[in-house]
Amino acid sequence: MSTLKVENLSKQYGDVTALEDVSFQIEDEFAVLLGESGAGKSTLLRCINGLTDPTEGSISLDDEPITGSQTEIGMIFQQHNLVDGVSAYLNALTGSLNRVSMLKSMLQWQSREDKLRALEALETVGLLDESHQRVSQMSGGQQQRVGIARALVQDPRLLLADEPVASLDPSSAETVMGYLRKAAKEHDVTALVSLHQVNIAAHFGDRFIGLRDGRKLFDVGRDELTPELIDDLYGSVETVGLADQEKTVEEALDAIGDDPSEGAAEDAQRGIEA
Ligand SMILES: Nc1ncnc2c1ncn2[C@@H]1O[C@H](COP(=O)(O)OP(=O)(O)OP(=O)(O)O)[C@@H](O)[C@H]1O
Repeated sequence: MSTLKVENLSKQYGDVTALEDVSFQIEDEFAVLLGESGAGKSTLLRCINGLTDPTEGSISLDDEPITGSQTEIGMIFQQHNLVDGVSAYLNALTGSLNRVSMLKSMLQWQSREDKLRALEALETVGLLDESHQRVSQMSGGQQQRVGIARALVQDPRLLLADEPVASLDPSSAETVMGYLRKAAKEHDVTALVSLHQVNIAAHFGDRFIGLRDGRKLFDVGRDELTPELIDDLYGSVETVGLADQEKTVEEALDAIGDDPSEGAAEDAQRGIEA
């Protein structure tokens, strides 16, 4: 098991503050990152796995600074990023690419140990019997499980997953999350998973980090995740998505009338009439 330490992390994209002074530490846990769209979850995960550089702050894994893309971090994406035309087994085997080349991987020139590791990883996610099936013939949930197996074959010290079940129906989402948690626990890997489904998060997480507008709103254990905290994070049902609008519809129309792009609207109207 490993310790991930994030200290005073900030990320600025031009004028947009995606993360502001975020600090936390995760050790031997299955942690869930919560927050509404735009809260900064993906940016945080991208900073941790070296896909983007933070503007300020530091990230370390077992007290070693993370400065670039690390082979010891296994990443699971929402879109599985698998090689469609080949089997679940060969996809899982590509997780050993940090140890062998892509060509060797596709020609199955890996060591027996790597091949066993790929099959064991598929067994962990319940797909040993489907290991020779092409991933293009698998369901979305099964494909995501192959993605988890591939990350396990990498033998990572940290598993990151960015909305891994966002595109799945509720039942498949629960199955995949169950296998993801099992994979992390069986392989003793610390995990940080971003999710927007609060019920699924509450069911599977040991620890919950809430982000709002790029800032850490809470960092709590399973027993401390209250409905009040969730309301603070997402807003109550009455207010979600119902932000006050500054202009009336008439004022907005007047504003468009003053806009130099008005000519374009007239062109479009002429196009419709033609
Ligand atoms: N490459 C980028 N360039 C400019 N702004 C960006 C970039 N990536 C993210 N942002 C902005 O940073 C903020 C945080 O975005 P981020 O994608 O991290 O949020 P998120 O919580 O993952 O949202 P979602 O759940 O919708 O993916 C948003 O305001 C977003 O528009």
